[in-house]
Amino acid sequence: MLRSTISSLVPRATSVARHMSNAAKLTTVEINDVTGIATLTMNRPPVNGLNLELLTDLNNSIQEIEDNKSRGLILTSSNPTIFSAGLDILEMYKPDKERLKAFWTTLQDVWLALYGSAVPTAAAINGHSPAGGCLLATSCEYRVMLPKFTIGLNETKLGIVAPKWFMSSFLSVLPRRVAERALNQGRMFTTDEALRNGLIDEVANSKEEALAKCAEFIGSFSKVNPLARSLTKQQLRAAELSELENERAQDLEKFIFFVNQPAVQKGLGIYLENLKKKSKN
Ligand SMILES: CCCCC/C=C\C/C=C\C=C\CC(=O)SCCNC(=O)CCNC(=O)[C@H](O)C(C)(C)COP(=O)(O)OP(=O)(O)OC[C@H]1O[C@@H](n2cnc3c(N)ncnc32)[C@H](O)[C@@H]1OP(=O)(O)O
Repeated sequence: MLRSTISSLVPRATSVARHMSNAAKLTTVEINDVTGIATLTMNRPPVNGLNLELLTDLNNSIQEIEDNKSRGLILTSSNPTIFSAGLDILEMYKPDKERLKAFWTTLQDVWLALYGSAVPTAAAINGHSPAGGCLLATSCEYRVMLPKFTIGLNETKLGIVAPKWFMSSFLSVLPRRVAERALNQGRMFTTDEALRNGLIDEVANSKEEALAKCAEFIGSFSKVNPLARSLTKQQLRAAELSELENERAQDLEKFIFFVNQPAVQKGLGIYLENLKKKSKN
């Protein structure tokens, strides 16, 4: 049933060994022959940490799906328990200056492409989805999540601040007072809590069911004129998109300044150390 499987092996050179997760592409795109819906799968073990390479592949895959005139995009993960662990903290901890710039710029590109995508988008959240993972999920139009996982913007727990456009995605889904409290608390919602609060739309008991529910959502537009639908979506999202587009350079500057603060570096170091300790126990 797959019209095409785009999963090329593109060799990559990078000078920083700790960022070299794989020489292969970190995303795959599969287009269903019958529905015309593209499934975009993140595949960067162990936790789909969003580093420069995964973000670059995500950006290229989204572009490819738009160019292919797919009927819709479903974002998911090849990991059975993690959708995405969010930004790869190693990109921000003791960072290389030029790489840090490319990393943030590519994250901005991914958000602009996904939040502003012309095609209907849905996330099959088949695992934990903190911070940047939640950003990706809330940039989609519909979310289906598997039970007993967590999702949320936990930045304050790391001693960092979610940028305005992270908040825009969150606010496009949650009521303002829920979003404000959750952001301030760095709250991670369980699947049940996420459903109760509207952070996700449905719960599914397996990845297959989640993908099917996402496809059903995308199919709900089958009788709607695609151009009218995409222009409507883009108008509704235009203010947030233009805000970042017009302030990309300042946003990058703020991020670089903030990340390089000694207190932020110290906090990230402690957070990483705790993660590593936890994974060894
Ligand atoms: C006003 C000015 C504003 C300007 C803007 C300024 C700043 C904004 C900046 C940043 C915004 C950042 C958003 C983010 O996304 S930060 C990342 C947040 N992510 C997390 O907190 C998740 C942390 N991870 C976990 O909770 C768990 O790992 C998880 C539940 C995802 C999975 O648990 P599991 O038990 O399966 O796996 P672990 O054993 O914990 O992990 C395996 C392995 O992976 C490493 N790791 C996990 N997450 C990350 C990560 N996000 N980055 C890097 N590395 C990660 C973990 O350390 C283990 O490594 P190892 O010990 O096996 O080497």
